[in-house]
Amino acid sequence: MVLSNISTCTVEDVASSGNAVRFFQLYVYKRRDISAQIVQRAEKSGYKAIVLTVDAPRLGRREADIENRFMSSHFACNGCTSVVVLSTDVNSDEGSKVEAFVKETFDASLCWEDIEWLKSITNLPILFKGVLTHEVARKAVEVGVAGIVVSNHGGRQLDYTPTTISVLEEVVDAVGGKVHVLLDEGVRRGTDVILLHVGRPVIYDLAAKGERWIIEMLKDVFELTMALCGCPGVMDITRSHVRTECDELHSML
Ligand SMILES: Cc1cc2nc3c(=O)[nH]c(=O)nc-3n(C[C@H](O)[C@H](O)[C@H](O)COP(=O)(O)O)c2cc1C
Repeated sequence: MVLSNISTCTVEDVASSGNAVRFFQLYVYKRRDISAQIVQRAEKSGYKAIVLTVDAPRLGRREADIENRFMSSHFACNGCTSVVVLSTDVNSDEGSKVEAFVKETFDASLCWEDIEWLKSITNLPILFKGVLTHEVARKAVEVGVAGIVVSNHGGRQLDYTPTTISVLEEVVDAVGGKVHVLLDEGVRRGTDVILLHVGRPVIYDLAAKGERWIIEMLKDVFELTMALCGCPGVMDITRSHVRTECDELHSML
């Protein structure tokens, strides 16, 4: 389970809500003291890693949000992670209030050197979320992250970003087994599953049934897919079970 620091629940509420392994997803604020406070609360509450999102220095142009003048419920909630410590009185009568909030509060100047700062305020492993290229993956290993989440933010940040599955191999090759590589985006069926994070399916579960229906379906179909691919266990799944467009071109040569 990953909690975002613009969640509607407090770090502590989520920590006490069940037994899942929890990671804390961090957006770094211009007010570094506040970010440090949140990270330390996450560490104290038993989160196992900090997932630093690196693909959102600004919010992407979300046209529906602009048109609907989107205002997230966390702007009206007194218990959530950001409202506790940040003013949400953003100056925007038009467009998306979330976009205005992000522009006003997130630190768009975040850069590689800041990883040292993050390491200095936490003992938790740091994962980089939003990596899509081998260059960034290599640099992330160099600065000492524990893992990489190959993600395009569910396609919500920038049009024309590649699908994550199409760049997974390049990232895995670049890190050479030195750090963990996770993936999210577009996982909707058990046949899509290898090792990954899911975003929207969890929300669909909550909206449609309030239960673990989609997650169970992913698990069931994943097990079926393994059986049909002749893989008794997860460790039996190998690169050769996936055929990409590139492989098809190679086989034609
Ligand atoms: C409603 C919504 C809110 C999200 N909020 C965050 C967030 O606060 N921080 C973050 O790093 N990613 C956020 N994401 C992106 C997800 O973490 C994840 O990268 C993406 O949803 C994965 O794609 P999928 O939804 O196709 O599985 C959000 C996605 C959605 C749909």
